[in-house]
Amino acid sequence: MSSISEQHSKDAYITILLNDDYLPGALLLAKTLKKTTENDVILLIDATGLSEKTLELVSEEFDKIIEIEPIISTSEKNLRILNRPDLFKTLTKIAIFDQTDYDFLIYLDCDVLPLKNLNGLFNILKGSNYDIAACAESSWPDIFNSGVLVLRPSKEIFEKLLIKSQELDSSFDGADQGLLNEFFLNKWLRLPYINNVTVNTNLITLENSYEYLPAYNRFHQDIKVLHFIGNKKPWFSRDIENYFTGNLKNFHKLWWEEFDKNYFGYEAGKIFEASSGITPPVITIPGESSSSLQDKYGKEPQAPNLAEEKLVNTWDLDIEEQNNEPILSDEVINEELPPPIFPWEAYRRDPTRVFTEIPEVLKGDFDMEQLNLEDD
Ligand SMILES: O=c1ccn([C@@H]2O[C@H](COP(=O)(O)OP(=O)(O)O[C@H]3O[C@H](CO)[C@@H](O)[C@H](O)[C@H]3O)[C@@H](O)[C@H]2O)c(=O)[nH]1
Ligand SMILES: [Mn+2]
Repeated sequence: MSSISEQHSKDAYITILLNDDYLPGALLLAKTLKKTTENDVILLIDATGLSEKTLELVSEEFDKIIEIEPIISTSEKNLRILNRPDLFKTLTKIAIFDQTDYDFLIYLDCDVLPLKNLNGLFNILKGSNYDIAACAESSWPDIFNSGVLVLRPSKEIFEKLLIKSQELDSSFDGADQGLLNEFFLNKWLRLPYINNVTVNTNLITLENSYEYLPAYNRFHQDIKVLHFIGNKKPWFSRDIENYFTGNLKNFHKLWWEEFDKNYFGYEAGKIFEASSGITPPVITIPGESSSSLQDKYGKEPQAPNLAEEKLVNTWDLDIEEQNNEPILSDEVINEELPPPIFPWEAYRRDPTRVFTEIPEVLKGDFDMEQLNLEDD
């Protein structure tokens, strides 16, 4: 006999995909979550924005796919101030509150990379009056970043958000973060920043923008979720040396390491074929010149230096023993495979660098003690 309070709540992870461009992010997110949770991993989609190929690929990975009506921004002016006109449909994210089959949801943007088990966050709102928990936006800590959310779905909240979203200039940034913050102003539970460490990919150089590098160095082992905010997403390019600047290169590399652990060869090719407008990864095959590669594949390699010596910087100092390896190993595997169509199919490599503490943490439970929650 079990009382109601003892009953298990129904919880799930959820993300949203609005077009093909974010497909690699969505797939890797699902793969990563599956390693740490038995809960459902749900995908909300705007089917009008997705190709058949994308639909096929996501249906293989997610437990449940829910089609929703896109909600278009009424604040084009504010989106322009944010410099992100591409976010005109992210208000659609409010549909997470409509998923009342679940007691609690952990919402994650497609551009996040979980590094540790997040299951403990399902309990964070239980017994509290809060309907939403999130991390402070690093550039304006009185509001939250909407890329990682813990929420209690509610028809009432969804209806209110929907009505609000239709008002002209309802969102101060033109997108979901502005709307949600206006709605939940001073009514959100603040989670420790390690649950949504934002890597701002819009930075031109580290010198002309503020990033608190000493804190990265001090706390990087505690990071549970990395979030690649801004209009450059890690999967848009495989050119680790040139696409991001400064220590962002390490985060970019980490995303690709995780991707390569999960997808390679033909499968990886299918993903980048489906995600429109994205430069597919290009790998230099040791011993072959760019021009011979070009003859072979009919394509100019765009990152011929990828196999060159790895830069070591502060991020790497404490794991140096794993590190002086080139990003790509020379090892050719599985020679029985059919001849490659794409350059990257020729190679499969083991990760050259891992966060050594992760496997242990992934096995264990989330430590609630460490959350150090405060009521705001
Ligand atoms: O073309 C797009 C754009 C967005 N998305 C989805 O919407 C999310 C949000 O967009 P994103 O590019 O990740 O925004 P950020 O660069 O992270 O910018 C910030 O601002 C956004 C708008 O307020 C919030 O949605 C984010 O959570 C917040 O971190 C993505 O992760 C995807 O899940 C798509 O599928 N396709
Ligand atoms: Mn994001």
